[in-house]
Amino acid sequence: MEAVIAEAAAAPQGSRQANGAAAPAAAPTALATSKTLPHLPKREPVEVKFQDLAYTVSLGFRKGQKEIIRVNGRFCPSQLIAIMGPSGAGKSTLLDILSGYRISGVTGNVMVNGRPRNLDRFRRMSCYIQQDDRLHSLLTVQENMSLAAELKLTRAVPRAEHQAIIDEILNTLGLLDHRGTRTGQLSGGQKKRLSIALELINNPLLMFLDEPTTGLDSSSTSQCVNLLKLLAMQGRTIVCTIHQPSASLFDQFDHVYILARGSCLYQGSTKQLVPYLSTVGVPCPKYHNPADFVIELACGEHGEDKINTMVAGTDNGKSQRWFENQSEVVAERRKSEARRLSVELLPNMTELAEINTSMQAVSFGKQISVLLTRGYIKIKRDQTMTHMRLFVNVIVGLLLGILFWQAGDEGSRVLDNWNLLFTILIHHMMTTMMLTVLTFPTEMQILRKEHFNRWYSLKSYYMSINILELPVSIVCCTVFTVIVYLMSAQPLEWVRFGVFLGISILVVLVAQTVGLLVGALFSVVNGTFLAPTLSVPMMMFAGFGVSLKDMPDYLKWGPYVSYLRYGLEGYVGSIYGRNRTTLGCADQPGKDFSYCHYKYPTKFLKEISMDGEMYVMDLIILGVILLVLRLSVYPLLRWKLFAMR
Ligand SMILES: Nc1ncnc2c1ncn2[C@@H]1O[C@H](COP(=O)(O)OP(=O)(O)OP(=O)(O)O)[C@@H](O)[C@H]1O
Repeated sequence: MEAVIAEAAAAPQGSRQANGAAAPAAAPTALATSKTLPHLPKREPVEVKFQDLAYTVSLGFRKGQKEIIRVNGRFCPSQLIAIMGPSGAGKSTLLDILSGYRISGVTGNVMVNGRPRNLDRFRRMSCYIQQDDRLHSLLTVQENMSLAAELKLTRAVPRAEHQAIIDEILNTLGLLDHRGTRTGQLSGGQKKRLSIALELINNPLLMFLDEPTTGLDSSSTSQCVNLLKLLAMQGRTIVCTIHQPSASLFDQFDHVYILARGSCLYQGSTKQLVPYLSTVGVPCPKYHNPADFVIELACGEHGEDKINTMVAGTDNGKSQRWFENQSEVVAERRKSEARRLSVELLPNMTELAEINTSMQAVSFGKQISVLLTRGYIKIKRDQTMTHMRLFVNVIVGLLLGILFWQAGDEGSRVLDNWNLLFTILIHHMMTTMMLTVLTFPTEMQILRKEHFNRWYSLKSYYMSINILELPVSIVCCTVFTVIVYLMSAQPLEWVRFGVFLGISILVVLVAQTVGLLVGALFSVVNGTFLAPTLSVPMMMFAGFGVSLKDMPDYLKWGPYVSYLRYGLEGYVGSIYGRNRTTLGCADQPGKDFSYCHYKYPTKFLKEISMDGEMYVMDLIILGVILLVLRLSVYPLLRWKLFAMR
């Protein structure tokens, strides 16, 4: 099928007339004759009309507001529509608003098939593919597709048919030969096609694509646009933003919508652009690419007044004078498409989107099971989150074991052991927290895309990441603890070891949750600065440098809010509490007296103002902190997902 697309790309794109106007583009033969994606249910085409659609942003306190765009327009089904304009014209903003991604600050009407848009229903029939490819790089093309199919296809499509659907889509998009390739190793064009393939699984009626050709070479650009054309010819409404296309590529679009400074300069058939320019008194020079010329006009290169003339000429998008004869064209196209696919297109087909009242295609349980499978594959292959994390725990464990060799049962080395306990605490906190801060913002991007396109609910996503993190954290923590505990000769009692390990796991999980909070709210750069900085007060209040009894009165609240304090107190309790017997004191080299200050553990506990019997309470409090933090990440994530919109 790659051949088909390549063939289509090479097919005659319509000849250009002497005045630069495009002659009717010859339909790409390969596309017109190929029978593609017949498995997909045929659904009522969608027309989107928008009136007085405006988006206003606040410029900050007492700085007033700024209107970014105010436009009108109509996008018809079975058409490939290009939104064009200079940088900053408002193309992405318009796409964000029309797709329903941006909702706050938006006024005006969006009508879908003549009825006011119901955003939930609209989202069930559309998809939005943003500019950056947000894909799971560790999964192969096939795995990405299979898991997406499980999430996006309802029970009405039997599982046995999933592979046939996937094969068809991959075949159409020229990705069949790359099905075993990991996504991270695909080229830019292949990634773009995979992004489209993933959204095609549930046959959206409307597809919004933000700059799908940016970063692609001319051949990949041509393939991508041909593919979009093919999808439009199947009855979908395909709207995409594009930067200055070549003349031949421009001809591929059925309809163009030109924006400048948030207003519409032209909307109508691609072929009517040149006549329109002549009508408004800015004729396109001979042998000039109309796409280039209109962008020059939109940039104001031919005079600022021309922009106003063009906005008036199209009545800011209200005028439909330059449209193709829509009803005839669409009806004809649908008939020929029906003939081609050997199906009967009924005038009023029931839309899947209407039948399925839930936002997601599959049940909550199914979403979790698919997300767990996907997470498991990623964990198995992840070099940083799994392999390196385990390796670092082993290496640091060994280093600490060597440095604090046999310090745990030695009365003369209690202070060394105290240092070791604090170091272990910081190790658990920093490694997990920073790893999450560095990796979660990337996950957030994927979550944003998949959640908006209704792959799964936030609830199932959040539950799955909570479950997935547990085994890795527990294994890494246990390996580290066993190494350090044995090498530093801590008391060999199951209860003490159990409490020690329990405290370690809870500290790891709390630190991870703090990382999630920071990673969800801030970028990698800000998070990398904020997370360690915010951890300093936690360390300060842990009771290590300044003992709890020496804290000034006005800071006495501090240790109560520091989870590290409960961690340290729990460690000390597990090692020196539980009525630990007198410690042995070896002769100290270089000292001529045998005074051993911390021979009695109670003496040490008294000096650091910690109660050795508080470890059960510490476990409980850490558990409560973990629960509260985990529960508060969910609404924050939710807020973050919707805040940008
Ligand atoms: N929150 C905001 N505050 C102030 N200005 C904003 C805000 N959001 C968008 N803008 C402005 O709105 C204009 C349109 O932005 P948009 O990203 O839609 O442009 P674009 O046409 O897609 O540009 P490009 O092709 O470069 O991506 C820009 O001038 C941008 O600076």
